[in-house]
Amino acid sequence: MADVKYDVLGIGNALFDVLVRTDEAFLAKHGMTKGSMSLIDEARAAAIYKDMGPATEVSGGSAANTIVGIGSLGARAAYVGKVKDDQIGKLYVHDIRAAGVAFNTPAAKDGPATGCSYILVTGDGERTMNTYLGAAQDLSPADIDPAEIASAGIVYLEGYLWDPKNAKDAFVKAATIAHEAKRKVALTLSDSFCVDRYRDEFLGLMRNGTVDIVFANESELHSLYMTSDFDTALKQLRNDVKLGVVTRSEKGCVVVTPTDAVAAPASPIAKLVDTTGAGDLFAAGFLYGLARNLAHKQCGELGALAAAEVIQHIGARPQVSLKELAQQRGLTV
Ligand SMILES: OC[C@H]1O[C@H](O)[C@H](O)[C@@H]1O
Repeated sequence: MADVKYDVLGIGNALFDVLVRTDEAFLAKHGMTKGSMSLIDEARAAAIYKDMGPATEVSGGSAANTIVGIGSLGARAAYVGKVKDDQIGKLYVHDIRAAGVAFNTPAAKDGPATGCSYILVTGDGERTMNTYLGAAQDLSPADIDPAEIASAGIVYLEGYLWDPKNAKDAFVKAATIAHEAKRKVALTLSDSFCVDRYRDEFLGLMRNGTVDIVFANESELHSLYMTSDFDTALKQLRNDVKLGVVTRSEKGCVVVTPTDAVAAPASPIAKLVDTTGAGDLFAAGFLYGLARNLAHKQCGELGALAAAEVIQHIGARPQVSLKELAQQRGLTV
C-alpha cells in the first residue's frame, strides 16, 4: 500500500453559511421546518436573506467543517468541493486553505454562484438550514483526482451529496478508488430528511460495502430503519456496516461493530448557542482518533470535545485550536 499523504479527505457540498439568531415566528412566517435542511432556489434564498437581521457570514459545508476540524486537531486533511470563481468562492477557498487543508478542486468559471446556506438559529440553539446549492451542484466525477483519493487513509463523504445530480457519481467514483487502494470510506447520513429521500440508496451503499463507516445522529438512525425504537435501529446498524457511530446529543455517543458496542459521554458545555456543525465536528474528532488508531471510546471522547466547542458559538467552524483544547483536557493527540 502506498504511503498515506492525507489522514482524511472529505468530499461535500461547498457552502458559505449566512447565520442569524431569530425566533420561531420567523420560521413560521417562511414556512420552515425547524431543525431541517431544505434545498431552496435563488428566489427563495433572496426572499429569506432580505428578511434576515444582521448576519454572521462564515465558510461552512458539512464535510468541509469536518475536514477543517481534523486539521485543527493536527492531522493532514484535504477537501474536494465545488465553488464558483466569484467573490464568495474566493473567500471560501481562502478560508479552507488558511485552515491548513489541501484544496485543489477547480472553481467553476460560469454557471450558478457559489452555494450558500441561510441558517436560522433559534433561542434553544437549534439550527434550521435553507441551502441554495449553486455551484456545489456541479461537482462531478471529473473533480475526483484518483491519485489524491488513493493517498488518503480515510475518504469521508456527506449524505447531502446525494442531492445534486452529478455528485452521486463523484461519490461512487471516490469510494471505488479508495477501496482499490485499500483505504476506508466513511459516510455521514447528514440529515433525517435526507435519509428519508435516499433511504434505500444509503442502505444499499452500506450493505454492498461501498461504505465502511457510518455516522448518524439518533433521528437519522430512526429514519434509516423507520423505527422509533433506538435499540432495534442500533441492532440493524450493527448488521449493515463494519463501524457505526451514533451521536445522542447530551447522552454522548454509541460506537458499534458487528461484535462490539462501546459508549462515550458528551463533553460538558457552559452554554448551548448554535448546534450548526455539531455532527460535523463530532465526526472530525472521531475520525482524527481513528486515523491515530485510538480506541473507539477515545475517538468518541475526541468527537464530543470538538462538538462541544462548536456548539458554544455561532458558526460551524472551530474558533480555537482543537489540538490545544484536547491537550488541555488530557485527551491523547
Ligand atoms: O452541518 C452544518 C453545515 O451544513 C450545511 O451544509 C451548512 O453549510 C453548514 O455549515
